[in-house]
Formats: sequence, C-alpha cells, structure tokens
Amino acid sequence: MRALAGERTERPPIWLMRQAGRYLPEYHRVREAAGGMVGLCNSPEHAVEVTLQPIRRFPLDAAILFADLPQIAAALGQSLEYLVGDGPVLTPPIRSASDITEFLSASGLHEELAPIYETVRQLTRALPEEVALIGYAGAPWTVATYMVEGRGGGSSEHAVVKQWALSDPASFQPLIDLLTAAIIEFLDRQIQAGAEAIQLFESWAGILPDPFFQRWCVKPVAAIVAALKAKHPGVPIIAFPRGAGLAYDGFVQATGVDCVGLDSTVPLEWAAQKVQGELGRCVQGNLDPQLLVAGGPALEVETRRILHTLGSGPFVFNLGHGIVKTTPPEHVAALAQQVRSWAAPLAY
Ligand SMILES: Cc1c2[nH]c(c1CCC(=O)O)Cc1[nH]c(c(CCC(=O)O)c1C)Cc1[nH]c(c(CCC(=O)O)c1C)Cc1[nH]c(c(C)c1CCC(=O)O)C2
Repeated sequence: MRALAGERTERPPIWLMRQAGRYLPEYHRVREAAGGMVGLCNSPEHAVEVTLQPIRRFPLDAAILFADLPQIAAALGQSLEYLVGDGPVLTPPIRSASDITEFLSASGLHEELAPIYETVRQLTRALPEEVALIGYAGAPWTVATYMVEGRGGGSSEHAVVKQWALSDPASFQPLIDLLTAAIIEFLDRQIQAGAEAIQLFESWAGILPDPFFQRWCVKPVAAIVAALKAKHPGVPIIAFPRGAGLAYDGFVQATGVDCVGLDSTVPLEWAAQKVQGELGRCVQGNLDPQLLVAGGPALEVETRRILHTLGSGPFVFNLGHGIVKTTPPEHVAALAQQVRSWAAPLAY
C-alpha cells in the first residue's frame, strides 16, 4: 500500500498476476468440488479458499480477489461457460447496436455480482493483516473484446470486434459506455466490501491503432479512475495496458492511475526515469512468466536486473502477464524469497 501511494519502500512488495490457479494442485481439487469454473467464481466459500492458497504457500504481500474477468458480461445479460482449452465463451455474441439493447441491461448487475462482493467481504476477515487485498475488473475495451468475439481463449485476431470498433465507432460507443458505467459500480462495491486497492486489466490494449487506443482504452480508463477517485480518494488504482508499447507514456499521464503495470517488453529504464522519476508514480512488473517456468539462473539473473533497475521504488514486483499453468510452484517460492531478501541500495 505504501508503494502504491508513491513511497520508496525498503524492499519492493511482491504479488503475481494469476497467482491463484491451475499450476497449484490444490486449486484443481477446489475447482472440482465447486463443479467447475463458473461454480467456483460464484461460490464465495470456494473462491475465498483458492484466493488464500498462494498466500499460504508463498510469502506474498497481496492477494487478488478470485473471480474472472467475463463475469461482468454475464451480469449484463450474456451467458458464460468455459470450454476445455478454449477459455470463456459468452453467448450470444454482441455484434450490433440492436444486440446491445436486446441482450444487455445493467438492471440486475449487483444481484448477479453479489457472490463476488461476498467473497471480498469474507477475504477481509480471512487474510492476514499484512497482506493487502486487491479487487479488480477488466477495463471496458478488454471486456468488450470477449463480449463481441464470443470466445476469448482461442487464437483470435480480434477481427470481429476490430471491424466494429474501427469501422463504425458511433454504434460501438454505447457498449463501451455501458461497460464503463458498470465497471465503476462493480469496483465501487468491491471497495465498499473491503478491497484495499484496485487493478484494471487492459489485456488487449496492444491491438488498436493509436487514435482508437485513445478512444477505447485511455478515455474509459480515465473516466473510471476519475469516478473512483471522487468516491474513494484513498484507494490506489493500478492499470495494466498490456502491449501498449510507446503509448504507455501517454496512458500513464492521461488516466491518472497511481501505478502502471508493465508488460515484459517495456524497457525498464523508461519506467525508472519517466514514471518513477519524473512522475513520482509506482510501477509494477514485469518478469516474463516463461522465466518463472524456466527457473534456475535464467530466472535469478532477470529478477536481479528488474530489482536493480526499479527496486528503489516506488515499485511492486510482479510478472509481465499472468502465471502460466506449467509453472513449478517451487520456482514461485524461489522468486518470492529472492525479492524478499533484496535490499534497496542506500544511495537514494
Ligand atoms: C483476459 C483475462 C481473463 N481473466 C483475467 C484476465 C486478465 C488478465 C489476463 O490478461 O490474463 C483475470 C483473471 N482470471 C482469474 C483471476 C483470478 C485471480 C488471480 O489472478 O489469481 C484473474 C485476475 C482466474 C482464472 N481465469 C481463468 C482461469 C482458468 C480456469 C480453469 O481453472 O480452467 C483462472 C484460474 C480462465 C480464463 N479467463 C480469461 C481467459 C482468457 C481464460 C482462459 C485462459 C486461461 O485458462 O488462462 C479471461
């Protein structure tokens, strides 16, 4: 929490995107008991349990609410299921202005999302005091990609959503507006339930031409940040515009986020000089998840480079994208240990 507030901490805190999940054998057991992914996300008792699993195993400084990004689309009216090897599938896909009015409505939003708020409430009681609780949502553009394509896990080029968003922006705008309003309410409720910090996942930031990146990513995220800051000025917001490349710079400045998540391709020197130095803001990232699979010297050397460049802060150690399911848990333990035992040089 101090790092997110812009403080340089004696060592950087660490958590990992997708730290709960399939690389842990105990996760599979709970998912089965819950009757699959949808059941798991909608059962506070089971969702709390899998949120806590990585906290029990590793010395991590934060827990992230266990829920899934497309749940808000289900709460707006689509039906959500998970196909083996294909990730979340949303039906019917939203493909036109009339689909928006016919199939989507925010009237039952909070009723549908109530299990998630309950999970947050239970987590505030279950987590050790020194572990921060991060609530989250997908950013509007990223959620929209799943809603329009219908299926997200496959090797989509996002042709359908891009055709709509790029060639007929006027009819696409209401979908982004609906999502922006719903996400503000969703996150407001998570904060009321006890989330101490928020992360916005803009996982598909990297597929839009710049003017459309400004319109579909920067503007809605800025609106969400402004609305949440007006209500909860003390709750820090992290945003993760994966793949934004050179547009990272403008994104950080225009959205007013407290902390920016770096994907693994972002040069650390830029983050140190510009974001930590000039803007005095926190950065989070950006170890490549495949190095966590590799382990050994490759993992250790790259972790040291990240700590050396960003570790004086304000900094939160994380991956450049989510943990992959082939990750050996003992590599996560080694990483957490290395970050924990690192001490920032006294020179600053
Ligand atoms: C795009 C996105 C999704 N979900 C999420 C994102 C944003 C981050 C990113 O870009 O990876 C975010 C997410 N998904 C999940 C969490 C839980 C908390 C945590 O990080 O530990 C979080 C924060 C659980 C999950 N979400 C999903 C699983 C696997 C479900 C299973 O057990 O089969 C988990 C644990 C499924 C999911 N959910 C999603 C996809 C594309 C998939 C399929 C791909 C995959 O399986 O990794 C949508």
